[in-house]
Amino acid sequence: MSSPLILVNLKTYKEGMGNRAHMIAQAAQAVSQESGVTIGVAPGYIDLHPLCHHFSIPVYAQHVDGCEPGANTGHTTVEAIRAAGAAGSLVNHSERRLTIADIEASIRGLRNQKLISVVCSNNESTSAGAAALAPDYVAIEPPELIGSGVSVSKANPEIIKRSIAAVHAVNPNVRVLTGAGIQSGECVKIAVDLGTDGVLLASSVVKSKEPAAILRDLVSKL
Ligand SMILES: O=C(CO)COP(=O)(O)O
Repeated sequence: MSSPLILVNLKTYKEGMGNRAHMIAQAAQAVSQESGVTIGVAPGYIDLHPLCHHFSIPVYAQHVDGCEPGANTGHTTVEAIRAAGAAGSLVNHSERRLTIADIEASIRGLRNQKLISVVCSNNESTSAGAAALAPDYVAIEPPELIGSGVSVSKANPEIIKRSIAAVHAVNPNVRVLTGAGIQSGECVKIAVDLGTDGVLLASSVVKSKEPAAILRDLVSKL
């Protein structure tokens, strides 16, 4: 298995924009360098280019539209996030749900531009459906646990196991992340021991007064 990915979604938290986005990315870069664990961040669009410019960690968009460059208004194309320096994008996050046709178009666009697709899902059936579209990652996040402070690793390890099996039954090349309530090295270790390739998380890092300390704890048992 390749090294696990810790991906921090900054969402639209006020603690995750502007100077705070820089501070969190700085912490992620420092902890990644110390530990050798890949830590990425997914800021809002406004912070995407500055973070890509200033830091060497992978920076992801939180959403990308599958439309071609041209006469679209209020859309963000794969070409635009690539030009900004993004490594890839979340697709179909629980807070930014898409149709299956939209998901397919975004994955295809990302693949064509050699960017990484992380498709979010809410249960094992949608995880299997997402795997059929051959993204790089499927990220299973039970919506009821998102932002709850209750970790999916501890509250619902069975959904992680079932989702990994469902994804790999469809496409064994798709890597699996899990998320919702992830907050400690123990949560990350449980997720990785269950067979995931890493975690997707937000509030525990973004809302912390000391993001570097939380990040150090997150990687401490890997
Ligand atoms: O939605 C999430 C990451 O994309 C999970 O959020 P929390 O880590 O705040 O539960």
